[in-house]
Amino acid sequence: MRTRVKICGITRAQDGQAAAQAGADAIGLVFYASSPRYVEPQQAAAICAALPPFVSVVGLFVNAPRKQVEAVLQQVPIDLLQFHGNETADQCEGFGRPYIKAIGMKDGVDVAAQVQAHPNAGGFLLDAWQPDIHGGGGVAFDWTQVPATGERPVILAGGLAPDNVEQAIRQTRPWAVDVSSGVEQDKGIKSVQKIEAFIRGVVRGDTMQ
Ligand SMILES: O=C(O)c1ccccc1N[C@@H]1O[C@H](COP(=O)(O)O)[C@@H](O)[C@H]1O
Repeated sequence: MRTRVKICGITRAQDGQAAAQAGADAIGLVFYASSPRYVEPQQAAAICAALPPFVSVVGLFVNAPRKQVEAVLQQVPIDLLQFHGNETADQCEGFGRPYIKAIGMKDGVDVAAQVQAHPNAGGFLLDAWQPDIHGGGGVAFDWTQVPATGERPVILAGGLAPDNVEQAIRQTRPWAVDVSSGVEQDKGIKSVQKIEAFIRGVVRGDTMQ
């Protein structure tokens, strides 16, 4: 099975196009105002309009008020919601859209409990837990902690980059990988070369040895 790729934190139409050209399956748009990758809904809609067909758009929220999510959904053609805070299943399910739930990986985290708490999540994005920020920090966690989640898809994230994604995939065999800062040239600005190198790393990771 081929590992899917999401390039997160797209803020410019040309970066979304570059991700699609390089072979990304999805792009992520960050609607969390404290992030350097925050996009206004109007700009997000322009990014989506410039994408070719068959590239999914993921909208990322962190403990957002319901009204904010609703307002974004009215303006931006989002395929999948990503909840990266402490949202409950009821909150996540309340928009009638498919969603994935992020889990902050740290010592003692009860992944099984969180998986159980979100029976209708389409997958679980495992990201390094950090005390001060909710994600996008370029920090990897210990991949030996990636649990067996049965049939529930795992999206591996946190500190992935062109030079470690091959090993990450070989070691954890996730459904998908998600990267943000590891393919940037500047905060919020993607590097075409790094995106291409990242996807080459994914392809190598998928190659049987
Ligand atoms: O990208 C952000 O700024 C962000 C802000 C708040 C929550 C999540 C965020 N991004 C997600 O974090 C992972 C890991 O990022 P990185 O690759 O370590 O920089 C990323 O895949 C996004 O889904």
